[in-house]
Amino acid sequence: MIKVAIAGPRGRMGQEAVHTIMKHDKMELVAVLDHREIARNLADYELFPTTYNVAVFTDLKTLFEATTPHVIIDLTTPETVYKHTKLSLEYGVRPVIGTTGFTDEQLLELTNYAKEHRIGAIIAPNFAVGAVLMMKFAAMAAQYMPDVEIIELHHDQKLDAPSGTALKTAQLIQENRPSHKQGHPDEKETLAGARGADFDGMRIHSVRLQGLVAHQEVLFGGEGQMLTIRHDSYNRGSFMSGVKLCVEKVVDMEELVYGLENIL
Ligand SMILES: NC(=O)C1=CN([C@@H]2O[C@H](COP(=O)(O)OP(=O)(O)OC[C@H]3O[C@@H](n4cnc5c(N)ncnc54)[C@H](OP(=O)(O)O)[C@@H]3O)[C@@H](O)[C@H]2O)C=CC1
Ligand SMILES: O=C(O)C1=N[C@H](C(=O)O)C[C@H](O)C1
Repeated sequence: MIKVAIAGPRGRMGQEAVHTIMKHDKMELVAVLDHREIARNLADYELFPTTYNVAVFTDLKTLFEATTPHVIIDLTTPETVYKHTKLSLEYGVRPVIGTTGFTDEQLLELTNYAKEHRIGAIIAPNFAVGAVLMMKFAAMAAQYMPDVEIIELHHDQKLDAPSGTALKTAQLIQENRPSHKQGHPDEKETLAGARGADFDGMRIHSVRLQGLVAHQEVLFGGEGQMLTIRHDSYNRGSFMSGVKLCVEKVVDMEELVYGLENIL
């Protein structure tokens, strides 16, 4: 049995993850971390069945000391995720991180810490297998069609922009094409932001609308042609096979990996 804890159990992803781990026959949900004092047991939350006998903590150190999980899944906010990840590594609890919004410096520091202490960790900006394929295909296509724009589309409650997936896509593309600025050399925005964010010359556009879940298009322009690579997550069930895979793999790992593509 892999002993699992989840941070952010009331969130859109957190709820889905709670059900996923509760149903798994080789994983045990030993605790959850909530930052609000709602109840001491998940069974007393209106959101969950009364059969979910799982301890709730509001402090991560206390959670680790009382329940000694092997793995913690973090599905919280960009503001708190770095602190949670660092503390998990310090306690020898392997983090599986779905929360987006790390800075490059934070990623580097966590990677070095995990390597030095030989502890596994996974930071996966997107747990959906289709999204990982979309990123890999986009990186391949950029070798042949280097002019790229990314359009990511999400629900309107998302806190970070651009999405972690869009950033990861841009990073993978960056490795596969010469750095260059796109568009007309003299182009000017007459309305700030019209051309989107600039990542190494690639433009990233973020759409936020009710009704959306998580979607991304990568557009490649060439003479007289355009290639579009698109992925859609229609519900949060799309992320759960990736979550389970990460929990299974991370227990045997001794370093941090950034991106699900590294363990598929
Ligand atoms: N890697 C992937 O495949 C995916 C990643 N994500 C990412 O996961 C994160 C969560 O997304 P989503 O579920 O939609 O967001 P939600 O806002 O629905 O959920 C976040 C939850 O975390 C809770 N929370 C905030 N701070 C803390 C804390 N310190 N301790 C414990 N809980 C806390 C919030 O509580 P409260 O309700 O009180 O604010 C909320 O319930 C985002 O960063 C998102 O980008 C999302 C989908 C897929
Ligand atoms: O906030 C979300 O919803 C999602 N966040 C991740 C991201 O920022 O890429 C993954 C997915 O796109 C859903």
